Amino acid sequence: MDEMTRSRAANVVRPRTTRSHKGMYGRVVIVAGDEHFGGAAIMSATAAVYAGAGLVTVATAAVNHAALHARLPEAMVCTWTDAMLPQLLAQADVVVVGPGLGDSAAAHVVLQLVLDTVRTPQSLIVDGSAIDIMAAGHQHQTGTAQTVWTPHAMEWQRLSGIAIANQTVAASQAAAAELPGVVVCKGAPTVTLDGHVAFRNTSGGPAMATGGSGDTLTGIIAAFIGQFGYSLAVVAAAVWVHSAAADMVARSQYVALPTAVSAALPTLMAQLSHSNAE
Ligand SMILES: NC(=O)C1=CN([C@@H]2O[C@H](COP(=O)(O)OP(=O)(O)OC[C@H]3O[C@@H](n4cnc5c(N)ncnc54)[C@H](O)[C@@H]3O)[C@@H](O)[C@H]2O)[C@@H](O)CC1
Ligand SMILES: Nc1ncnc2c1ncn2[C@@H]1O[C@H](COP(=O)(O)OP(=O)(O)O)[C@@H](O)[C@H]1O
Ligand SMILES: [Mg+2]
Repeated sequence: MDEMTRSRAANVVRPRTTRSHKGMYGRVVIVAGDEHFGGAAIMSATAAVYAGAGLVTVATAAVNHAALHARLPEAMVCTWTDAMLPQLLAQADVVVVGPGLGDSAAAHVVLQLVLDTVRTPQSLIVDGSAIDIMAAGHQHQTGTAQTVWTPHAMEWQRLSGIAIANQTVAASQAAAAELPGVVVCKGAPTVTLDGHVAFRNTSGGPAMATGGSGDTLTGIIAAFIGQFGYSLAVVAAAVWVHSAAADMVARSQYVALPTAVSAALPTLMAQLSHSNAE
């Protein structure tokens, strides 16, 4: 099994070219946050912006819009039933679906809209409640080969059918081979795999064991794909940066609050890109 290390992550986080514009760094649409889980949408979107995505639009329940703007004026916003959403999804480079999506009829409808719209070479990140809905419906296919599944152990048990105690890399590889794209098997450590190759993460720790850490990871993965392209190594590098930012926070704080982790991203990514530039 390969390891995702600082030096490998630094190879992904390239210095930006002088003549660049936000359209080069990814149009990201995040479909998340029902009336109860607005924080998940805000944490995912915050991470996507702070990890360098070019443009971020959040499709979330209307009740979350004011809170989102208050914390993240950089993000644009719409509802799940907005007439603009199908076009926004069709024009996105990267779509995230699932953080705080919940299990309502509306959640099922908007998930199906995403699955019916997003096609290769667009990338799709499937997380949280979207994994649970697809697992319950035995839906294991998406519209794009560039899919990233980000289950924690319980979500992976639901999707793969592998009991948590039996989630070895070999068993997870066999299950991942039956899914489009790559699977981020979140845990301690996280292993990112595609049915053939696996990257074991070398950063992170228990300070990350708090609600919102996974929501935050989805935004970082989306931003990385939007800037650096879709590949197993880019996704594994996003996992490394997420955990390394948490390690930076955990040096002085008992819990790595997901919003503090996002706040640490621009500094960490600058350090990595400078080391890459040398
Ligand atoms: N502030 C917010 O709005 C938040 C929203 N969230 C959303 O809430 C929804 C439900 O996600 P949850 O993960 O909370 O709920 P789940 O029911 O999917 O998982 C929570 C339970 O799964 C079990 N579990 C998780 N990881 C495990 C492991 N490694 N080993 C053994 N058991 C494990 C634990 O019993 C845990 O209580 C998702 O859509 C998520 O995005 C959460 O991310 C928390 C924060
Ligand atoms: N003890 C730990 N060591 C390393 N990483 C951890 C630890 N506990 C949690 N994490 C990380 O925190 C994140 C938790 O994801 P998840 O359970 O989906 O959170 P959320 O509450 O946002 O849904 C994963 O990336 C996981 O790898
Ligand atoms: Mg989660």
